[in-house]
Amino acid sequence: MELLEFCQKLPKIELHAHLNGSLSPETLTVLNTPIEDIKTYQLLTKLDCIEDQLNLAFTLFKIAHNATNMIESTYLATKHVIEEFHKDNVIYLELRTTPRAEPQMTKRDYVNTIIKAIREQNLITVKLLLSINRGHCLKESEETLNLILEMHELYPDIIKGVDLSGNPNVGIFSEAMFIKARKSGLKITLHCAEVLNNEEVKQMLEFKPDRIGHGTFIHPTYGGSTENWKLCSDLRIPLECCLTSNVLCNTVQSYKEHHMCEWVENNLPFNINTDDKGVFSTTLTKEYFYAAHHLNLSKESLYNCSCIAIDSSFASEEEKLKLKTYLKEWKDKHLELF
Ligand SMILES: CNc1ncnc2c1ncn2[C@@H]1O[C@H](COP(=O)(O)O)[C@@H](O)[C@H]1O
Ligand SMILES: [Zn+2]
Repeated sequence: MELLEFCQKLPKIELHAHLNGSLSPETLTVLNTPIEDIKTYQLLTKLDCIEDQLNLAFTLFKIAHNATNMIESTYLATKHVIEEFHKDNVIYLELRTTPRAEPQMTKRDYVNTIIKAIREQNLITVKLLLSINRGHCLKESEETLNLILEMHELYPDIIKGVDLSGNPNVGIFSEAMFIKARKSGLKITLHCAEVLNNEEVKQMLEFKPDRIGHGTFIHPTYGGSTENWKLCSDLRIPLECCLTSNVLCNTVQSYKEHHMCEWVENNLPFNINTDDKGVFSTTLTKEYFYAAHHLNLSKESLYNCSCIAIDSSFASEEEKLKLKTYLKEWKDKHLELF
């Protein structure tokens, strides 16, 4: 109990959270989602392990997408998600989402609405990463990228990066688009090695993204090539860890056997995140707790994890300094918790 309390009180940094995967049952209720759909949305938390859990996860996002298919509901959803992270003592949040057009909302409306919700709150510092879905065709992705570049020019202090996500079993990594995004000053984070695909992982690592999401199948223990693991550890690209997401998608066997062990052993920079706190019924507090409980991270390591996450964030140098000072002062005031 004491450890859980420490994890709750610790000011935390969330770097990997998909907006529509982060809607809680309470938020879905506010958005008038039928109760049966809310139960289905969290289906993975109730299933005994089935093989195809990762593919199943991608069908569940449809429920959240139905709930946020209008400007008003997208605004409300964003507002609620930020409030919930704030309640969980997250002091800096990088929210990511895929620009989406609906019959009553263009992709531009969608992004503008989320930005409006971010600007109209003053609870915590929130940045937006815009995602390209690897399952979309090149034409659609290029259209999305052009919108991202335009919006980035308008809101450079909020839109900080581009993410590649979507079902890792479909689509490809199209490097040219990310080169273009990088040239215009956006940071890049790629969902990488969520499934075994050494060739794609090599391409991604050689591109040198600013951060790597999941990185499950990079170490040779999990089928990765020695070449990719060497590249990954030499480059020291910060890794975004999402424990519960990986366990529930069945890409790792258990918390204890999570590939984060290899990162800890090799002293690689990593951060702890929720991925989809709604779909996976988790919180950042719980994720910190699981890391400590199952992977033996000390309270001091959890604190350091929060500090390292600041360095790996896409915030400005000035914002990073402020966050670090806040954390340092928090520690000085709470030494009895350690
Ligand atoms: C489980 N691991 C994961 N791997 C890859 N992509 C994921 C993901 N979890 C979520 N997404 C991506 O985020 C979308 C939902 O949020 P947004 O509509 O963008 O806000 C999903 O449709 C998927 O493209
Ligand atoms: Zn993700």
